[in-house]
Amino acid sequence: MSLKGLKIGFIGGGQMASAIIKGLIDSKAALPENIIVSEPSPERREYLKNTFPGIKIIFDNCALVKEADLIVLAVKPQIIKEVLKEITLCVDTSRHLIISIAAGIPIALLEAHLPEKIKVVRVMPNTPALVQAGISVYTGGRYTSSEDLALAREFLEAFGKAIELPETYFDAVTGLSGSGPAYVAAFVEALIDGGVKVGLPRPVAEILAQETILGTLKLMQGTGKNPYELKSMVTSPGGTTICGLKALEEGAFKATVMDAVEESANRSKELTLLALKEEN
Ligand SMILES: NC(=O)C1=CN([C@@H]2O[C@H](COP(=O)(O)OP(=O)(O)OC[C@H]3O[C@@H](n4cnc5c(N)ncnc54)[C@H](OP(=O)(O)O)[C@@H]3O)[C@@H](O)[C@H]2O)C=CC1
Ligand SMILES: O=C(O)[C@@H]1CCC=N1
Repeated sequence: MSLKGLKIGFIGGGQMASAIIKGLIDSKAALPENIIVSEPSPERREYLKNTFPGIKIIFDNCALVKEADLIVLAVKPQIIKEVLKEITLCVDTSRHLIISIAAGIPIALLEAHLPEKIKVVRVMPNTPALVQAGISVYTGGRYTSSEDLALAREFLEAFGKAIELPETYFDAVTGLSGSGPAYVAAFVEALIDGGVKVGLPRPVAEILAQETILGTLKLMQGTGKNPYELKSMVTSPGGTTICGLKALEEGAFKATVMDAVEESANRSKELTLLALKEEN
């Protein structure tokens, strides 16, 4: 089975769903007429209609399931069980592949709330999907075949890279690549403010900050050099960069970023515990 020609349904049309939809349409992996979104908010529905001409927008999760082949669960983890309860009678285990992107929601819980033998793939994507530069981690459930996993991978590769990993890594992945775009954006913002503080006009600081980050990543990928080597290339003895790096050390920059990843991963674990606690 291939993605082409399949109907792809999104339950929830928020930030992450629309980033994926944009990636799918721009990469031509899916035609707009093969995409359906179920979304309760009238304002959001209007936004989706204007942003993605040709896609179908409804608010009936069961009707969406009946129309779609591949179903993406893109609602908040806190309401996932409500949605599973709603769709369970409409799911056809021989036809549907369910992809859940909900943070902290384990495969076992998804399977327990859907009919026996349902094919489920858990994914942690990230927002650069919108420009086809996402990185997604995925793992299959008890009943997913290698063909189902290949289809899931084809879907994910339409908007970036994809790595298959055991589910035990998902909290850590959420802390790093799932939440990571927010940390990187915060770092870019800090660089811009730093530039403004030392006298640069804001638009100039913005372009310098963005190009510095883009250029450094291209340098890293283009040369295969590790972060330590790249740091050494910039840091002339007795020069300016070492003074900047000392300020980062004094502000516990690396420890703070490590804490950010850990706190996010901890929250992912907490979301799992909350979802499982309500089971009993
Ligand atoms: N944003 C990100 O970077 C990432 C998000 N995720 C995961 O993706 C999921 C969605 O996150 P995100 O897009 O940020 O959240 P959003 O709140 O932007 O999107 C969720 C959407 O679902 C809608 N919704 C609420 N109830 C229902 C319902 N019963 N049926 C259908 N749709 C409903 C919401 O409408 P309303 O606002 O009216 O409630 C909202 O538009 C989460 O589980 C999150 O963990 C995973 C990786 C990255
Ligand atoms: O903040 C969140 O919960 C979601 C999951 C990973 C990124 N955003």
